[in-house]
Amino acid sequence: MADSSTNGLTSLARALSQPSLDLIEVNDVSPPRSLQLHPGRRRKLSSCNSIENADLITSPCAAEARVLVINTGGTIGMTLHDDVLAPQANAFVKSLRKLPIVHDETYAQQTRMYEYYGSDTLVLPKPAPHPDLQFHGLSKQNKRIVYTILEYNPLLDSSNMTTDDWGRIGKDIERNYESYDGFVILHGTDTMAYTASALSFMCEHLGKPIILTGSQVPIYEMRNDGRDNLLGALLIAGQFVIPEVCLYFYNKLYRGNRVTKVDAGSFNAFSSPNLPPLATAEVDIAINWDTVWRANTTAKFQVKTELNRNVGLLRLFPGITASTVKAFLQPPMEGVVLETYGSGNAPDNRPDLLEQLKKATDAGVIIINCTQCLRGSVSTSYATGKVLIEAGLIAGGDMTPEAALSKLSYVLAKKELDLEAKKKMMAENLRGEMIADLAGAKLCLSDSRFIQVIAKSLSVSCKEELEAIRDALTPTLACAAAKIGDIEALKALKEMGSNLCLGDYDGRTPLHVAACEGHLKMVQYLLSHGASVHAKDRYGDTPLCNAVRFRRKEVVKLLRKTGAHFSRHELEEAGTEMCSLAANGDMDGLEIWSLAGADLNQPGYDGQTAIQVAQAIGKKDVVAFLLRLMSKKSKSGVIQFKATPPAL
Ligand SMILES: NC(=O)C[C@H](N)C(=O)O
Repeated sequence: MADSSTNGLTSLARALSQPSLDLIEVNDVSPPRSLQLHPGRRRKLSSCNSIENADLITSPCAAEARVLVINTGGTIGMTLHDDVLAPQANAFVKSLRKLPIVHDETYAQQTRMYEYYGSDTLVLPKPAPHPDLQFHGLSKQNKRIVYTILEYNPLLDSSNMTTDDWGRIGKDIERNYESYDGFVILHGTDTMAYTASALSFMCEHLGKPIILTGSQVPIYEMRNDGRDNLLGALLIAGQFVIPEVCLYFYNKLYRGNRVTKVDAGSFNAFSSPNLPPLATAEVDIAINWDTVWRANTTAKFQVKTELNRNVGLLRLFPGITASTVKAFLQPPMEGVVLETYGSGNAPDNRPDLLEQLKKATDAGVIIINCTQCLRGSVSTSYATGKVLIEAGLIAGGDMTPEAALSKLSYVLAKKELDLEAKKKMMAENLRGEMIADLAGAKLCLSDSRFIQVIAKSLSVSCKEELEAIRDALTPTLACAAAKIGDIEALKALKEMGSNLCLGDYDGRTPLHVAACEGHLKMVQYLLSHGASVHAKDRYGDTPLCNAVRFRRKEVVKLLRKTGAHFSRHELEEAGTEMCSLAANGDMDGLEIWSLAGADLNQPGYDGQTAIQVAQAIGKKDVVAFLLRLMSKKSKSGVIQFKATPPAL
C-alpha cells in the first residue's frame, strides 16, 4: 500500500517534471501521455515550501475520473430544420459549456484543463457539501468527473444507423480504452436498444462501464430530459466500475441487452422487462451489485467488429403463409429470430409452415425462438411450443428480439466456429442477456454461520438487515482472506452472495491485497469471479501497481493478460521510480516495471529517463540492460529514444 509520504514525494516529482511533445494519433482523443500532467498543480506547488506541505496536494489524476463521451447523434443534439428535427453539428460542446450544471468553467480555467485535455473537454461542477447526497459531480471518492466529447461526423438520427456504425463506436472505445475510466455513448433512442445489445456482445472481456443514453427532447429546449440523462450517465460511468454495456434513461441504469424502447412519447422511454435495473438514481445512486454482470474470464478487453448482416426478425401472425416464411428463409439468410406467441408457441396444425422451418434449419439456418410478449420466457410447456424444437429451433429464453438478433449477428461472424458450436453459443448466456440455469445459484444467507452469529448478537432477523450486515462485513473479511490466500473463505463469502469486488475503507479490494501478497491462485480465483483489474484504491493505485511494488512477477503477468494497465497517475510515477531503480542498479525492479507496461522512456521528476540516470552515474551494466529490455519490447527491434541516445 502506498503511504502518504510516498504520495507526497511523487506528487512533487510529477509536478516538477517537464513534459515533452508526442504525436497524437487521429481519433485517439486521449492527451499525449507526456502531457497528462496538470499544470495548475505546478502553480499551487510554488506556494508550498516543504515536502510536508506538498504532501497536502492531491494528485490531480487520482482526484479526477475521466469519461469519454462519444456523440453519435440522436434527438439529444437535434434542432428544428424546416419544421423537422435533425442533428445539429458542432453545437453540443458549445452549448454544454454554457450550462453550469454540467460544466465548471472556473475549475477548467484554474487548472488550465483545456491545454491538457483539449478544447472538447468539460468538467462536472463540485457538489454542495452534503454527506448523504451522492448524486453530484464529486463522487464518494471525491473525484471530479472530467469528460471529453468525441463528436461523429455526420451525426445520425439512429434510424440511419447500421452495423458499420456499431463497429465504429466499438473501435473508438477500444482505441481509447486505457485512457478513460468509463464511456458514455450519446445515441438516438429509436435504435438504441439494438446498438446497446450489439455492443454488449462485441465488447469482449469488458472491465469498464459503457453507458448509452440520449433523450426524447433536445437538450437545447427549455424542458428536456437530455440534461438529466447525460448527467446521470456521466456520474455512473465516472465513479462506478460496472463492467457492462448499459443504457441509462429516466433515472435508471439498465443492462443494455435487456432493454427495449416502449414509449415514443414519454421521457420514460425504455423498459427492461425481464431484468430489474442495475441502478436507480434518485436521492442517491443505488447500485444493485447483485445484478451487475461479472465475467468469468481472464482475458484482455477487445472489440469484435465482424458482424454477419444475413440475419432477420420474423414475427408470426395468424394466417401467415408458408410461402412468406419460405421466401424469408432463403439464402443468403443465415440466422433468424422467430417472434412467436406467448411462451414460444406456433401453430402445430400447420405442417406446411413447420416444414419450411425444418427445411431451413436442416440447411444450416440458425433460428432462435423468442416471444412476442414484452415479459416472460419461451418454454416447452405447450404442444405448440414443442413442435418448434422438433423443427430445429433454439429456445431464446427471455431474450429481447433486439438482443437475439445482434447475438446472432455476432455469433454467425465467428469464422473459427462450426455450425454446432455457433448453435451452442446461441443457447448460452454470454453477457447476461438471458436467464441462465439458476439452480444452486440462489442467495442463501443461512449458509454463513458467521454472519448469522453476528446477526443474532445484534438481534436482527429480517433479510434486508442480514444483507446489510453481510455487505458491511464483506470487504474486510474478503481482504483478510486474500491476505492469507484463503480461497475457501472467499468461496464461502461468494456463496452467500457477497460481492468480492467491493473495496474496504481505503478502497482496497481483495484483488489489491492478493496482488501485494503474490497469491497467484487467489488472484486467478478473484479474476474469474468478477474482480476488476481497474479498481483503484484511495491513493489511485491499481492491483497491477501493487504487484509491481511487491515484485510479484507472475501476478503482474496474469494481470497484464487480463487487460490490466497502469492508471494515468501510476504511469507518471513510473518515470521517477525507474530512475531511482536505475540509480541503485536494481535491474530486477526495472524489469518488473517494464513487464507491467511502463514506458522505459518515461522521464522522472527532473526530466531525465532511467537510462540517462544510469549513464550519468556510470552504471554501464544498467544502461546495457535497459537497452536490451527496450529492444526486446520494440516490435521492430529498433529502439525509440525520446531523449538523446546514450553513448555506451
Ligand atoms: N429520441 C430520439 O433520439 C429519436 C430519434 N429519431 C433517434 O433515434 O435518433
